[in-house]
Amino acid sequence: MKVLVVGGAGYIGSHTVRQLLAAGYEVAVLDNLSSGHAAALPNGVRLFQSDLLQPEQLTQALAEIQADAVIHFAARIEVGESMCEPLAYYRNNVVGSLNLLQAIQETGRRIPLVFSSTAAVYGTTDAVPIPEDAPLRPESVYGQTKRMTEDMIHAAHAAYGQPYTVLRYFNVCGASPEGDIGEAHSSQTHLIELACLTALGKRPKMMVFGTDYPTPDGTCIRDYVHVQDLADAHVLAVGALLDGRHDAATYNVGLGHGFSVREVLDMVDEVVGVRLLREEAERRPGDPPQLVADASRIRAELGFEPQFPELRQMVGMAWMWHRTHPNGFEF
Ligand SMILES: NC(=O)c1ccc[n+]([C@@H]2O[C@H](COP(=O)([O-])OP(=O)(O)OC[C@H]3O[C@@H](n4cnc5c(N)ncnc54)[C@H](O)[C@@H]3O)[C@@H](O)[C@H]2O)c1
Ligand SMILES: O=c1ccn([C@@H]2O[C@H](COP(=O)(O)OP(=O)(O)O[C@H]3O[C@H](CO)[C@@H](O)[C@H](O)[C@H]3O)[C@@H](O)[C@H]2O)c(=O)[nH]1
Repeated sequence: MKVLVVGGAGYIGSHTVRQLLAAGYEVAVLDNLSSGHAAALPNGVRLFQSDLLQPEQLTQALAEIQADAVIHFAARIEVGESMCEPLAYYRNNVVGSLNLLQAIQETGRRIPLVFSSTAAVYGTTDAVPIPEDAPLRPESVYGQTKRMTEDMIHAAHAAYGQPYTVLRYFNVCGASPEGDIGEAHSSQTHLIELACLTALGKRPKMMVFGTDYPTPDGTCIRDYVHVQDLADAHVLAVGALLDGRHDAATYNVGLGHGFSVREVLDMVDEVVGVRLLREEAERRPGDPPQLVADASRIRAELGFEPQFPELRQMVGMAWMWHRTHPNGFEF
């Protein structure tokens, strides 16, 4: 079985490519390398250096590969940046996804699609943990682009029977247990990645964005999931679609418990053995106080069982990757 991984040279995509190969799939990647890295891909994986905003490139790749399934990771991904550059986010994430759905439809085949959505679609909710049927009230442009893409996928399913699984990830972190691939985002904004870079002396201090949230220690709470566990969730999702176990499903991917910004920074201090300098700052626009998954559905229906559930493991592997690759994929 062949899987086309769109955005497969990125952080989560490259871990998923590996897990798909390990599970016996043939894999090709389509990526414009705007934030991904060819070096993150295993030798022998075919890379179409193409752009979702160039529909003819999608059509060509789908025709050449004759994929049995598509996984769609490609997006701009930063909550804060999306509030400053909204149109770039709508163009890349919404128009890009529309082009992909259209190209799949034009093949005339019902190619199953797994889509990377996000906890950011929920916004502030009363429910903690958050079930999949909670109302979707994204508070950032980034979250809106993901909700709009989910809407397009539902409509394509209703109209043409497009099979899909939407995975709403909570906060992804960690690196491969082998320590050879990991997070290398050029516009670094993620908490654990930034803390590791601060520990390496590449940044002077950690900012704590918002200390007056309605949470026990006043900082935001997030549900962290290890990137390799998330990659395994994609392998399960593709398998369920190809087996015909379902043709329309939406799952949260998280662990079901959250850590505050302060708790995460305390764990980083412990793992790296240094107390990082911290500065309290204003809230970051678009950040909901608390995002914690009700992750029971994916466990029950797909048999998802995280292998790295401890925050210490996630931070430890992230630190190993950054310590050994201080310049990411640029050696
Ligand atoms: N990292 C997280 O914590 C997190 C959490 C929830 C959801 N997600 C979602 O998961 C997906 C992957 O995230 P990631 O952290 O691996 O990000 P990433 O930036 O590392 O990967 C995205 C990949 O998509 C490619 N890409 C972007 N726009 C493209 C386009 N127009 N055409 C072709 N390729 C394009 C990039 O080059 C990159 O390789 C995204 O859709 C993101 O919204 C990420
Ligand atoms: O230097 C920093 C960086 C982050 N934070 C805070 O740490 C928390 C987590 O932030 P971050 O690591 O940037 O992740 P999120 O903004 O929660 O967003 C991530 O997680 C979402 C799902 O919850 C995904 O949709 C997004 O793509 C992904 O960027 C937030 O409260 C931030 O305000 C700080 O206090 N200081």
